[in-house]
Amino acid sequence: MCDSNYVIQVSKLCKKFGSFYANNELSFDVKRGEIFGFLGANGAGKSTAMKIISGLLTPTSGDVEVLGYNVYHESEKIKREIGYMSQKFSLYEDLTIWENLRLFAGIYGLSKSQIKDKGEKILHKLNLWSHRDDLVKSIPLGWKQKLAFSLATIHDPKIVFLDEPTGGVDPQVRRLFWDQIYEAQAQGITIFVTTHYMDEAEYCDRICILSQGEVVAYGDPESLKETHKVDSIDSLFVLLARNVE
Ligand SMILES: Nc1ncnc2c1ncn2[C@@H]1O[C@H](COP(=O)(O)OP(=O)(O)OP(=O)(O)O)[C@@H](O)[C@H]1O
Repeated sequence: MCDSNYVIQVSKLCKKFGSFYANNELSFDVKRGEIFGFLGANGAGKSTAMKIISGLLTPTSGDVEVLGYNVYHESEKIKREIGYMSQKFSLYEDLTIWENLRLFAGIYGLSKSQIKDKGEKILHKLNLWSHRDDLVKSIPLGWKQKLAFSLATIHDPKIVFLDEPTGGVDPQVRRLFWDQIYEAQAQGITIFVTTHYMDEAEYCDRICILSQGEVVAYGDPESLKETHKVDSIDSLFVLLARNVE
């Protein structure tokens, strides 16, 4: 199944909790270097699939390969080559900015001197150097998000998984966050992002929309809009939601 143009290949993925299918025969691929958006309403099955792909949860059935590794037997290898950021869990609020940086960089396997060099560079770039001893709980959400993203990519992963990374911030801050995502893409990192914000779907190279555990749309935003004769991904989402009611 392995094709080097694709960093994620998912075929007929199923995940059952008891008799309930959280993921039902999902099939999609993610190309090397693209920004891939994973969309769906609450409970559609996004986090379950994302956990499986990042090696945290075992599928019930189906084939899933990430960077050529099989999720059933090689999840440890997958975890070493990816980064992960979630809106719900990303930074320790009771630690300072620098302590968070040291902790995450250490977990991702950077040496002391790499942490010092890269850490200083990142904090200067984010304009957070003078705030390095501030507790994370005291800084604005927008700063936390940009710091969390930088930490999720501090080890130059091949893929970064972003689970609702921009939740709760205003459109201007979200836009700035997307600049960071584009920068990571330009460095060759593949981005896999879940979001509830339909305008963000338009920033992705390709998207996959889930509904009730199944893929209901998959492709690049422009082609999907053309095929379904809608003028935005938001309208497409409403249309698809209506079809499954
Ligand atoms: N460990 C579990 N045990 C039982 N049911 C679960 C478990 N994890 C998820 N589910 C169920 O599977 C379904 C899909 O959940 P999932 O978290 O993947 O959805 P989601 O699209 O990520 O939603 P959200 O945007 O709210 O995070 C939901 O109905 C959820 O209740």
